[in-house]
Amino acid sequence: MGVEVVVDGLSKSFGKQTIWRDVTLTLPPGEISVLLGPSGTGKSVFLKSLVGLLKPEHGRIVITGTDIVRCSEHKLYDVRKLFGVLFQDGALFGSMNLFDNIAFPLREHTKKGEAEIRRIVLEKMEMVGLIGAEKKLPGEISGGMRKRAGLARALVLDPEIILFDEPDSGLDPVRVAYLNQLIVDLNAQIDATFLIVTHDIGTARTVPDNIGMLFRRELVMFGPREVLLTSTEPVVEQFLMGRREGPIGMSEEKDAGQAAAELAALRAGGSSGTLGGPKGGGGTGIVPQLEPTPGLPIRRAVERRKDRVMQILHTLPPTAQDAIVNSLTREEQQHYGVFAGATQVQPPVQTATANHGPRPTPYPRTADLPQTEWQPQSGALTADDAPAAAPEPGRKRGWLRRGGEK
Ligand SMILES: Nc1ncnc2c1ncn2[C@@H]1O[C@H](COP(=O)(O)OP(=O)(O)OP(=O)(O)O)[C@@H](O)[C@H]1O
Repeated sequence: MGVEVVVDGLSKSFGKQTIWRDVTLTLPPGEISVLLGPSGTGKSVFLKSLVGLLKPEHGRIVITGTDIVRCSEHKLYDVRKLFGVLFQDGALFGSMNLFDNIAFPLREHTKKGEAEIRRIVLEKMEMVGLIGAEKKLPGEISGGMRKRAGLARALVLDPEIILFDEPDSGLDPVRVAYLNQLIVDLNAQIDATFLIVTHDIGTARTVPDNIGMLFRRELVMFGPREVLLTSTEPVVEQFLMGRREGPIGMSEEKDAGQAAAELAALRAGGSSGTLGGPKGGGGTGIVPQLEPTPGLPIRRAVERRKDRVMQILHTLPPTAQDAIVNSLTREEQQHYGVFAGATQVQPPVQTATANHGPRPTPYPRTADLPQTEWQPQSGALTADDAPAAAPEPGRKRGWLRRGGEK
């Protein structure tokens, strides 16, 4: 099983430019999470911080008990070995054939012999559908193949955490669909923790277990996919629908008064703002999550997630609660003591019994930090949509209100 990544109160600036502040989230082990956000909101900076390439000024990133923001270089080197990273362009060496590119981390970081290296490289090339292309140079293959080669290279050291930086960039919609299926299939096979940064709404709606969003230098929300996909936050709806009307402007933010006027017009039905549509097809609401290709193992994360999410269900917004409960089978609803149509679920009763046998324990935590699966971060949602759990005292509430007067 992949490892948990705990991010706690993380802030990053370059000189006077704050990229994001007070980011808190937990990537649950083995689950797939997606990070969304308009261009320039610091998603790549976040990925680079997770692997220790950039140093945030405040906060912690705890991985297998080590805070990589403060640890020694030696310790950081050890933790980095847990990561595989798929960079946007695959980051392949142009003068090396695919075999040597994929073998590179093994030759660089291990003492394995060539026979073992060959076995591992061919195994990973098979996993990503590249068998037969060993001798090709990166310049001789398509963008999709380069991505898959980059993915094979990210896999050779058997990572526990894989970061994907815009895996869909530069690919046509069909190749994106294939790549999404490959990501889900890989997750089923290796059960590692995945974090995907993407602008592709189709990917965000169908691939992850959890979704987060960065906007206005803060993490707007992070939690089970149902929270963001049913959210009525203007910025979330605008992003998912790919429309011009809303808080997101051409450069990241828009004048608040203008955004409010646009939204009012949109609600009155006077706009054609979705013309053109978002990448990957837009839309809010829940659509079925991709499943592994038949014949592959089931995703073990799915069952673990179910238990985890049911334990925090009562803290989620009612629409997300409904969506989650509706996604359960009748037997599962009985097991968890919930029924479809019920919102405002009460905290789970520990004595619940079921045909499933004993309730599995929640996933093990490596850091003694509060559970942060879903948070509105520093901002409350719209007044009517506020979750049952109040933000911590002293935390700023109000990315919506700061200059927004919503
Ligand atoms: N090393 C750096 N030094 C100074 N500023 C940087 C550095 N790296 C990134 N930035 C700035 O941080 C901000 C966020 O950049 P980043 O690439 O993380 O955004 P992003 O959300 O990934 O954008 P996109 O979706 O367009 O890829 C940008 O203003 C960028 O100029």
